[in-house]
Amino acid sequence: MTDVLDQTGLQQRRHLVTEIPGPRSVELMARRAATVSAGVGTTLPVFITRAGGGVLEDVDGNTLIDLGSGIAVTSVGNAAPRVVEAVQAQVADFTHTCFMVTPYEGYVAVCEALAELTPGDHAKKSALFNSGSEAVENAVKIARHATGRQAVVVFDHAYHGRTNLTMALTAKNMPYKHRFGPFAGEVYRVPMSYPYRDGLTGPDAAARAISQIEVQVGAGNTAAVLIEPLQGEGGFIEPAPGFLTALREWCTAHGVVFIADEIQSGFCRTGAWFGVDAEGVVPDLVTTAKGMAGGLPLAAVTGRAEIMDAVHPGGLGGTYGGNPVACAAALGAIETMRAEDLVGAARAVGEVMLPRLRTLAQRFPAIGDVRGRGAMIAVELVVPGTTEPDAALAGAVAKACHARGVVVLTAGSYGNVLRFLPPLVIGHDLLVEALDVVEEAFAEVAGS
Ligand SMILES: Cc1ncc(COP(=O)(O)O)c(CNCCCC(=O)O)c1O
Repeated sequence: MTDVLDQTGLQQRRHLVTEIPGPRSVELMARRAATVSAGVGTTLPVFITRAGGGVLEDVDGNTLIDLGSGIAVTSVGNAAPRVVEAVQAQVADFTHTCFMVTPYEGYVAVCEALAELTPGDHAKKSALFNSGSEAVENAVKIARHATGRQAVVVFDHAYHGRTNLTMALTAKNMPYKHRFGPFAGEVYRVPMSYPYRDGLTGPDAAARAISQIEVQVGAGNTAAVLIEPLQGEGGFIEPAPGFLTALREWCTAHGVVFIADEIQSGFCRTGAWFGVDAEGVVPDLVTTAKGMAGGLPLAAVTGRAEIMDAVHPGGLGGTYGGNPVACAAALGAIETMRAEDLVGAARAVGEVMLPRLRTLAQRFPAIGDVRGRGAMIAVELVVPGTTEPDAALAGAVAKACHARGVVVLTAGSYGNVLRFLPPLVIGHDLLVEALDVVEEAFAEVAGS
């Protein structure tokens, strides 16, 4: 087999020389246990030395196929040349000045790119932050300030972060919210469109949600409706067509800010620049992070200029928000997305994965649903013949994949979703090999 290398010269192959985890990783895990809070989880106790393309190399010399992208972050790869070059140049000039103290061009350039790339041809402005949670927090601040209203509407199965407000916005208790209350107020939850479980059309699911908002919150009290166009941690739930459109129309009719949380679904991940593009919905505000900066911590709120400018000067900020090195990384990552057509690459991933997983579902009746778009794909696992979630099976299949050197993640309110988030730069043969391993794992665990 010819040596396929990614741009950083890392061999694009799955190659195991020890059991997973290997001895060095086991040693490092012991050190980790002695010094890192037990509260910080670990999906796969394997310590990485290099990564790129579609692979991760560990301290024991194993090379694993990555179907997680660091939770939908390394879409352009873990060391994309344009990102590395931009970061090296910037970090050598200066690491930080605080944009609120003395600004720098990179921040402005990122905001210009966001204005161009995010949906809608209206005047847009942005504010940059460090994490997705911080971006969501600030999107809510901005919406409340602009409307003078307080209520924020979110959805079942939503995930928006781990800060106090974003925990209130997030649906699942364990592990995200348990014993961390009290949580911020004026947050109201309504049913999500979950076609596999509710069988509703988009408009009908939206009517159900809107009725609950109008009865329990009141349109005139509602500052914002906040939704992931394709829910991430909640289980890669793709709303039925028309759901987002109906919500958008309702928000427009009642002066409610429509916030699309594109932190996991944005930046080419779903086979479009943003998740809302599937329905042609134009949000008032968009939160972005993860894939935007190729692995550097950067997040943003981008939206209608009149809403973003409603906030008094100094009302938004933070010490590190829009760090210059992270901004340089983002410009390199966005250039990579454009130059390598990663929207098309994500679609190509979906065209490989979806048919293969649908065929797998015919072989394994525990696969209750196959869903997603582009390179944001998932299978929901249930007790065969029912829709009863089978979280144990999802965990067992993921573990079997890990043992075979393929990194997969679970998700879902019920923990029964196996999700696939490959880097958009993964090679075709490597992706096919990873799917072969997923099939082997199902055969081992679920019985062929
Ligand atoms: C839609 C959506 N909004 C907001 C966030 C929060 O982004 P941060 O950068 O993790 O704060 C996410 C982060 N999702 C992964 C969280 C992983 C974990 O913490 O266990 C998201 O997916």
